[in-house]
Amino acid sequence: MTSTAQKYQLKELNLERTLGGFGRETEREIPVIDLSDFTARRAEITDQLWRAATEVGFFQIANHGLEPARIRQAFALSERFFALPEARKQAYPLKEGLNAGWEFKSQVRPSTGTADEKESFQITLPHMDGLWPNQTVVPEFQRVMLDFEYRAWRLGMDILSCFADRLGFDRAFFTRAHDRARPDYQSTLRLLHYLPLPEDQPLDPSIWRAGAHTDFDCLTMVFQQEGQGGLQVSPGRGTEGKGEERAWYSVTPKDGLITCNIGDMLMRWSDDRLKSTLHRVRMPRPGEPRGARYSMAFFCQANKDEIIQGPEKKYPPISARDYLLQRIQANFEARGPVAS
Ligand SMILES: O=C(O)CCC(=O)C(=O)O
Ligand SMILES: [Fe+2]
Repeated sequence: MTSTAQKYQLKELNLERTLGGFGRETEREIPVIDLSDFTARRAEITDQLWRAATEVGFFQIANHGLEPARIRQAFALSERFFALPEARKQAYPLKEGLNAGWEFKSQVRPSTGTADEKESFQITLPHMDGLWPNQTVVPEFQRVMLDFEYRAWRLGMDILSCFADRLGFDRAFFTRAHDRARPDYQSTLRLLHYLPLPEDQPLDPSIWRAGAHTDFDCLTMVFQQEGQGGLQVSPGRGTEGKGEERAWYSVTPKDGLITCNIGDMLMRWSDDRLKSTLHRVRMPRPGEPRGARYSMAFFCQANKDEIIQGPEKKYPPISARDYLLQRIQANFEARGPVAS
């Protein structure tokens, strides 16, 4: 891919470029879906997931089986990693185009043209050679994160199996498409550290912890901590008002809940029936705590060789490799020009 025109040929990107404004705030509940007794309650859960994904695109899941102690442990190790001196973290640099390794303020969103106020460490299984801090640097980091990645994947596949049922694919369709054993696996666990805001730093409206974007995967599951809010969602993806007219509402983190959203890849794979929804993470406002914010996101992204096409064939087939490459290239400044 060489020309800018090629990089922005996907309509999702062109939409994002118009969405950096602050907008107006509104209130809206996002659905909370109880996953307890998953096997026995599958039909009911599928109904609720389908409704949330077709009407809102965002939902939170409760009683999902991922134990609070495991989530706390992963958060604690993530904090330990980010607390390392910068020179140490530089030993694990993000591998170009592969979503693996550490980056600091390098993600520029097409919607804002400014870098997100964050650093991240990304775990994508086939590309982790040389990127794991060892037992001396952050004890237990690799073991705990690999286990967490597996459990998040397992949960993601359960949710996707419900969508497969409804779309008319066989139940294991998306699990095969996100096969962890294959070298072209590209689902990612991303540890996120949004930087604290110094007391004397004035608010700059062009700076965001994460600028407005849609995710480009199938399904994202975000682990957040109570008291560390900031995630905002805007209904729809671009046709519902631009700039200051757009409505945004907050998602409040609550212990025990995992916030989930549909990404562009599943929207395309469902012939637009499941909605990928714009979202962003805002900066603390005057009077709000200015401390760091930590979250962890698991992105279910189909393996590179999978061909994405919905049951109704609304869009031409495209490999997951080609689809994601275009989106990643547009989002990381280091990889070439970004939209202004
Ligand atoms: O940190 C969050 O709450 C959301 C992160 C997010 O939207 C992303 O990494 O794509
Ligand atoms: Fe996101």
